[in-house]
Formats: sequence, structure tokens, C-alpha cells
Amino acid sequence: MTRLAGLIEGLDAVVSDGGALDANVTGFAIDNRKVAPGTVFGAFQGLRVNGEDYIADAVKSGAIAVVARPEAKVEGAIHIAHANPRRLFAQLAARYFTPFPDVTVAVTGTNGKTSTVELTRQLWRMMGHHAASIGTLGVTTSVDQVSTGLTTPDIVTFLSNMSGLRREGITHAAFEASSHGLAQYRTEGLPVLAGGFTNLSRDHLDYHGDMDSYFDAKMRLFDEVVGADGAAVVWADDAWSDKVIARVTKRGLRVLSVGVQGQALRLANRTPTQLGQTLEIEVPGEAGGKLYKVNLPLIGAYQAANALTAAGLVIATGGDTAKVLELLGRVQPVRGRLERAVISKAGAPVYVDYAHTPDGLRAAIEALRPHTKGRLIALFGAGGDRDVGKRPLMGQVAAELADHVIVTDDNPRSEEPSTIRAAVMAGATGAQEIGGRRAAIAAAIAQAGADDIVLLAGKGHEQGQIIGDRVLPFDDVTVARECAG
Ligand SMILES: CC(=O)N[C@H]1[C@@H](OP(=O)(O)OP(=O)(O)OC[C@H]2O[C@@H](n3ccc(=O)[nH]c3=O)[C@H](O)[C@@H]2O)O[C@H](CO)[C@@H](O)[C@@H]1O[C@H](C)C(=O)N[C@@H](C)C(=O)N[C@H](CCC(=O)O)C(=O)O
Ligand SMILES: Nc1ncnc2c1ncn2[C@@H]1O[C@H](COP(=O)(O)OP(=O)(O)OP(=O)(O)O)[C@@H](O)[C@H]1O
Ligand SMILES: N[C@H](CCC[C@H](N)C(=O)O)C(=O)O
Ligand SMILES: [Mg+2]
Repeated sequence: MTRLAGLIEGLDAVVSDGGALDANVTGFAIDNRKVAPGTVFGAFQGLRVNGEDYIADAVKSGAIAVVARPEAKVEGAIHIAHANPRRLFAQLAARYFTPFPDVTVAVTGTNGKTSTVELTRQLWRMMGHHAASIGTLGVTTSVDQVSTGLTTPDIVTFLSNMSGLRREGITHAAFEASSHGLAQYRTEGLPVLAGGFTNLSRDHLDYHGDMDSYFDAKMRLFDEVVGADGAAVVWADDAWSDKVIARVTKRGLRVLSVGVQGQALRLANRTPTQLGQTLEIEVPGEAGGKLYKVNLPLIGAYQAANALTAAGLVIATGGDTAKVLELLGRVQPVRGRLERAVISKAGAPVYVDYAHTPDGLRAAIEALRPHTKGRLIALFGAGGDRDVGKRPLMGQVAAELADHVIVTDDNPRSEEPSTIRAAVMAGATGAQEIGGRRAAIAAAIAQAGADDIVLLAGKGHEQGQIIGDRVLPFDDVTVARECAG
């Protein structure tokens, strides 16, 4: 039995009459359609609708308490009122779902979150811990991967997953904190020992408005989600890194900066090899510090960055530096991130990558350049119902850096595919436009000679293409194999 009175004890909220405080709490929900008898309902103002409009329905379905703004109307259940109901709901739900894995870290940034949490999970696992990650790829453990649909799931899914992982024996968990997730308090309430920052560049301005608000949304991870005695692992070579370091230092977090300009793990040298790259990493300490040489079995400067951030998180939460750096030599590739799908009949390697921002495209093309003898053919589109301003910029980056560009469809969602393509084409001087992703992939592979390399960007691991409100099965890796054979 979990009594409501016990859960709300000491919480900073105004609690109304209207129900029994000794009632048994059976669960939490933020969608009235998921309310069962005994549920605590969170009623939040959303972008699409106002959750407060569903309070009466939630009470009818058996909600015993409603967390909502003081001005919301709650009848027939206890009103737990707070000006910031999402945050309060997270704290309350966490009291219900506790305990969680002992060591929990979070990663934010525009690009690299998925790769970093996945590499963190792998490092922990190789160190003998029971580890998991939660993010775009779903909930991943060493035996399972279950999709949640979003990068940062809703608060109830998140906390119940974290608690379920603990019951399965998971002691270490890394999760992706997207800017939407942070702005909506989707990952709160549990102790977070360290936060990682990968980078910041243009994305999601449809939601956040401008870069400063986008930055502030991300910084909530360090301002509020990571515990006051926690650590911040900061990729030091981004244009926003200094601002992040200043902010986390002001909060009093322990700072581990990593990268060429990093102080905790300094990337002294990076040399691409055929199947990966050699990293020389300087770690300050006694006797002038120590230089470690790591043969990272992943290609691309960006994966070196994510690997160092992951190593930083593991070290920040107690991992032995020498051991962690040694284990970087044994990590596995991350699904859909510079994944080699196939080698075409003509002999051209075809890579699938999840680049879906201008900066991501730049990183993916630059990663493949040292491995290209002939031409680099880049294929991509842009997602519908997302930041429209990034479209011509993606076109520009590709036109500038690739030798041949094919603009096609990503997930059009509710938009007209040709309109999205036109917006990308506006920046992509000299590009070829091919509607229909399968036809475009076939054309890209058919054009590639033995010395060329093909990059299929934007969809990475995704298993479907969202057209209208339907999701049609589509996997870039499978389609590439079909077109290559
Ligand atoms: C813009 C956005 O982030 N929207 C998410 C958000 O919506 P919202 O809070 O604005 O909610 P709303 O739909 O207006 O509804 C308001 C409230 O009423 C409730 N409701 C609604 C209808 C109903 O019948 N009954 C009911 O109780 C809802 O549960 C909600 O609490 O909360 C909803 C419930 O959890 C999410 O489903 C929804 O994700 C939509 C589908 C989405 O597309 N999100 C994307 C943009 C997203 O979150 N992406 C990020 C970023 C990925 C990246 O890093 O690139 C991610 O973390 O995945
Ligand atoms: N450190 C990085 N710097 C620049 N670009 C990167 C970096 N890491 C990844 N990328 C690019 O971004 C793409 C997405 O990477 P990843 O999935 O790890 O990021 P993410 O932050 O989880 O994305 P999402 O916002 O969709 O959750 C990669 O396929 C790559 O093209
Ligand atoms: N988390 C990102 C993923 C984008 C992937 C791309 N394939 C698209 O559909 O735009 C988003 O929701 O914007
Ligand atoms: Mg991700």
C-alpha cells in the first residue's frame, strides 16, 4: 500500500480537501485515458491542448488526486496545487516509483546524445556493471531493446522504466535529456549524479524560438536536474562550451572538460585509420600527467567526441581512468550512426547516419571524407513538422562539403514532401532532387563507382517512414542492401 498522505508529506504544495488522504495510490498518469482507480493525474497545459480540460474525465475514471496549477478546477479529488505542476508531479511520481538505479547520468546537446549514452552503457557493462540506457533507441540493456517512441519519454514512462530497470538488477543508467524533455520536466525526480554536454547547434527552433532559449532549456539539466554535489562533463570544443562551463561552475558542480581544449581528458592527437581512429589522450595528474593511446574502433571525429564524453561520465561517477580509456578500444558501433550498411556491386561502401541537422550533416560528411578516395555522394531530406529554418542550411552544408548531393524525403509527416524538398534545394546549389526515398537511394548507389562512398543521412536506426499519420516500414540499411544487390 502506498498512501497518498505519505507521498505528499513535506512537499512544497497546497493540498486541498476533496478526497481521502489515506487512499491507496495505484499509479500515475498524465493522460486521462490512462487513468485507473487510485491514479494521481497530472494536468498540464500543453502545446496542442490543455490537460486541465481533462480533469473531470480523469476523476470520473477514478483519479484520487490531481496535480495542477492553483487556478485549475478540481472537483471530487484532492487538488495538489503548484505553479509548476509538471515539476511537482515529477517529484511526487519519483517518490512513488523509487528506488532507481544507484548511478544515473544524463546527456544533453543537439547531436551525440544517443551515441554518448550508448557508449556510456557499453563502458559500464565492460566494467562488470549491470547497465542500461534510455533514449532515441529506446530502453537498452545488454539483453534487450524496447522502443518508447520519443528520445526522452514522458515522465511516467521514464520513471516507471527506471524503476523497472532497478528491479531487473540494473545499477547504472544513462539517459538522453532532450530539450523538449527538459522543458517539459520529463526526466526529473530521481538523483542524477552527472550530466554530459555534447554540443549545441541549430535544431528545434520551431519549439524554442531562438538559440538562447534553446540553450537555456538544455542548461536546466545542470541548473536543476543534476544534484548539487554532482558533476558536469563538458565537451570543450564547441562554440557554446565556455558558456556551459561558466554556468556549471557557478552552480558549484565538479567540472570535467574533455576534448582538444579539455582539461580532464585532453585530446592531444587524433589519426583516422581504416576501421577507426587512434586517439592520444592526456590526463593531468602527478608528474606532469599521463598520455594514453587508444585505438577507437569507430570512425569520425564526432564519435571520438562522444566516446570521450562517455568516458568522462564513467570517470565522473567513479570509474578508474586508465581502465575506462583502455575499454574505449573495445566499444561496438552505435546503430545507425556511421553504420556501414553494405558495399555496392561496384565496390562503393554505403553508410547510414542519423544526421538531421546542418551540424550533424557536416559532422557525418567530414567523418567519411578521410575514407573517400573518389566522390562522396550525400543523400538526405528533412523531417516534416519540424524546424523549417534548418532545411536550406542542411542543403548548403551538403552542397559545400559533398561531391554530389541528392535531396529526397525524410519523414514528411503532415507536410507535402515536394515543399520540404524545395526548401532544402533552395540551399543546395547543384543538387539532384529525387522524390521517394527508395528511388533516391537506388539512384545514389547506381551512380557510385568503386572509389566512391555513399552517405544516406537523416533516418539512421529508424524502422519506419512517417507519411501523413501513417508509419510505413522503412529501414535505410535494408533498402541500401536491396538496392546494392
Ligand atoms: C512538442 C512536444 O514535445 N509535445 C509532447 C508533449 O506535448 P504537450 O505537453 O504539448 O501536450 P499536449 O498534447 O498539448 O497535451 C497536454 C496534456 O494533455 C494531456 N491529454 C491530451 C489529450 C487527451 O485526450 N487527454 C490528455 O490527458 C496530455 O497527456 C498532456 O499532458 O507531451 C506529450 C505527452 O507526453 C508528447 O506526446 C508530445 O510529443 C509529441 C508527440 C512530439 O512529437 N514530440 C517531439 C517533438 C519530441 O518530444 N521530441 C524530443 C526531441 C528529440 C531530439 O532531441 O531531437 C524527444 O525527446 O523525443
Ligand atoms: N558529437 C557530435 N558532434 C557533431 N555531430 C554529431 C555528434 N554526434 C553525433 N552527431 C551527428 O548527429 C547524428 C545523430 O547522433 P545521435 O543520434 O547520437 O544524436 P542525438 O543527440 O541523440 O540526436 P536526437 O536529437 O535525434 O536524439 C549523428 O548521426 C551524426 O551525424
Ligand atoms: N529527434 C529528432 C529526430 C529527427 C529525425 C528525422 N528523421 C526527422 O524525422 O526529422 C526530431 O524529432 O526532430
Ligand atoms: Mg538521440
